[in-house]
Amino acid sequence: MRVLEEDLFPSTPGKVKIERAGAMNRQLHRCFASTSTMFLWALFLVAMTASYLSFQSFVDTSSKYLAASWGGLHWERQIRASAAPRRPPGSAAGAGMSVLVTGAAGFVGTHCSLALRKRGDGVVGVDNFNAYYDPSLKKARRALLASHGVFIVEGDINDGRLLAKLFDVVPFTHVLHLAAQAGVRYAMQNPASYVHSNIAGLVTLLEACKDADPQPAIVWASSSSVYGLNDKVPFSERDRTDQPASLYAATKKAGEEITHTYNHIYGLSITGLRFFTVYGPWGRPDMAYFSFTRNILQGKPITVYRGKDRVDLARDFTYIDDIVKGCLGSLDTAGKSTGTGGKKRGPAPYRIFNLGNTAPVTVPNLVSILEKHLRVKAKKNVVEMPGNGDVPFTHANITLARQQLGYKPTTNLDVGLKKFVKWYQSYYGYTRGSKNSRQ
Ligand SMILES: O=C(O)[C@H]1O[C@H](OP(=O)(O)OP(=O)(O)OC[C@H]2O[C@@H](n3ccc(=O)[nH]c3=O)[C@H](O)[C@@H]2O)[C@H](O)[C@@H](O)[C@H]1O
Repeated sequence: MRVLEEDLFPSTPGKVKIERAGAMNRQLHRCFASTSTMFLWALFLVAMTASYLSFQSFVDTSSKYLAASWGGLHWERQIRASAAPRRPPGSAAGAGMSVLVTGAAGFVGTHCSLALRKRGDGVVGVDNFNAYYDPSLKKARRALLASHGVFIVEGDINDGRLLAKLFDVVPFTHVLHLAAQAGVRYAMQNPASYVHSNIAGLVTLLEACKDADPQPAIVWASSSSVYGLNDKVPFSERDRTDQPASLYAATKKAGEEITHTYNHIYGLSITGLRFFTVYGPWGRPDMAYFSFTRNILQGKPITVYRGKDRVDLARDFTYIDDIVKGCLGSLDTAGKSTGTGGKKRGPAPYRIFNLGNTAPVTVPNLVSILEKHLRVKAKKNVVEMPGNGDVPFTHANITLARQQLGYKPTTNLDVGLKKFVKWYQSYYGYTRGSKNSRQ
């Protein structure tokens, strides 16, 4: 055995002991009759391996390029076409804006993109189509926008190269930043996703905006949740916001501070909008009004949280069309950013507005309204509110938004939920009195 090992693996490197080799070595000897033939064979093998590896790397690179969801001449043409304003010449509303809408396949993003497009502004969307809730709903919203000529790039706001490319292709006048990790209670399950989107993503976006030439004006979604444990009602923009009750709220509050920094150093025009529990057609399935509707129609129980001392929770539920008017009003009144080449040339506006309905409704009342429109009784489990980041109530003071944006909500919860239920039943294929659906 020892002999065989020594024969096959000679102890002296570079020497092949042909004489003492067994049958296998004699075979090898016939093949490699001389050292020069062996050298040629080795060269041939090396060449073959090298060509194989370079072919593989070509295939890899090309497939990456083909799989990339952005880039290329055709893509740039789509971006430019979608970003081009189409207001009639001499229109009273001016030449029109080119707006980059982040989170365009989201609930508020879709409605705002559509409203901007319908009045003749150019819109390009960005959305990462993540699976926080059913991505097929996001794709359906994308299809709706595409039918109105709005193109959505599939990409993440953390992708600085993508954002730089977009600003390279289009000199956006405004950014409507709505991409975020939403949801108050989910922050306990997946805290990192809030840091990824609401902090890191925000900074990447602001970096791209500050580097853009011209710099766009930025309008972005903060949240009523920044009021946290504030108990002074109604909530005014001047009230304290340093007691967040959830990580979601904390990241939105951090966003307000971060945007202030970019306003201060780089002259970016910033408007932060504190949305109050927005609801309506094409809404978010993770929100209470939406999941209650689904469960009620499917005959499943719903969990209704109740505050301390059996006090009902309440929210200043705000209808999507009112929020859209607030967003467009903010874009229309946003002053220009003042920086160029990443340097501030003068002070730029920094604004924060509440966008609420100023008419809080309790959660049990919300359920009663849904029961009325659905014509089905809910199976309710009333439980004490778990310590999961929820706050007992919200109530917006909207004086500032009314004065500066002309914001005036007009849809109450009864009317708004009626419209939502109509959309829900049509989207999920419910016909009156039938339990069949595509859910
Ligand atoms: O204004 C905001 O900035 C936030 O609004 C929204 O948060 P919330 O106001 O918490 O809405 P939502 O989840 O619909 O719960 C509504 C009520 O139902 C209660 N609720 C909820 C779930 C449940 O199973 N049972 C229940 O009673 C619950 O306790 C609460 O009292 C957005 O989701 C959030 O992303 C952010 O935008």
